[in-house]
Amino acid sequence: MTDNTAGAPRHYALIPAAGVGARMAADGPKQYLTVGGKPMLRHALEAFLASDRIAHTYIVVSPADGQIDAVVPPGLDGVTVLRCGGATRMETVQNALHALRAQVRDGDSILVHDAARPGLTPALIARLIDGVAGDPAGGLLALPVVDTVKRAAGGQVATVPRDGLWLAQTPQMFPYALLRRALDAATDASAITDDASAVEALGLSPRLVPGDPRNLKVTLPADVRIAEMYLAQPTSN
Ligand SMILES: Nc1ccn([C@@H]2O[C@H](COP(=O)(O)OP(=O)(O)OP(=O)(O)O)[C@@H](O)[C@H]2O)c(=O)n1
Ligand SMILES: C[C@](O)(CO)[C@H](O)COP(=O)(O)O
Repeated sequence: MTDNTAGAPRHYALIPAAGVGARMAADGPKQYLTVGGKPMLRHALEAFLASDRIAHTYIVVSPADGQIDAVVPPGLDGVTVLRCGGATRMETVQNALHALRAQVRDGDSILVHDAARPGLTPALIARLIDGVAGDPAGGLLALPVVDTVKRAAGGQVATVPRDGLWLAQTPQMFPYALLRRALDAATDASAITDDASAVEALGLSPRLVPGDPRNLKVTLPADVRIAEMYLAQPTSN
């Protein structure tokens, strides 16, 4: 069990991978879809395993998951599979945080990253950690909106001012105790589509750290080719 007393805060990765991939409409959960020559989940896992900033990685799957052992062989060093995925992304993360209460210290950082974002690199992980720079409100990778934004409602279309608008990516990084408190305080799981929104509901403003288009979320079938284009490109590390 981790020493809960001395030492600098550690950084732990938490990969929620308990979704069903309904919008992908594939034969199975999209985290196991072959993207760039390997199951999509492997890309994010390998980025965390290659990062010297990450103490350990936890992957959270559905209790009924029958595919994870083929992607993450039992005993693989640096990673632990938790079988406590929930009905929503928020519940998956919340269940995992509760499961880790004996392994993680309150001040340790949790980096929550979608299994559906295969373009993550160790450099992006370092950029987030350095960009948050210990801010107690945490932070996340995000991209500023560069297109004009429209809202369509009731047959009407209107332009939404884009100044100050960002598109949230992951990882999203918070002190363990803060994130657990924020998710436990959430009253409507469906409204919490990212971890930062729960922290914002406490009145805090997580830092926005510039991300990268290669870190897109693979949601729809057309996203696979885009992700593979980025994965084929060399990265700084
Ligand atoms: N109950 C859930 C729902 C989602 N996720 C994870 O959260 C990430 C982002 O969610 P999303 O892209 O929406 O994945 P799915 O929920 O699988 O996709 P869909 O909404 O199309 O079903 C994914 O890695 C997914 O596996 C999860 O761990 N538990
Ligand atoms: C967490 C996230 O990737 C930030 O943009 C996004 O909110 C996940 O949404 P999803 O509907 O669960 O894919």
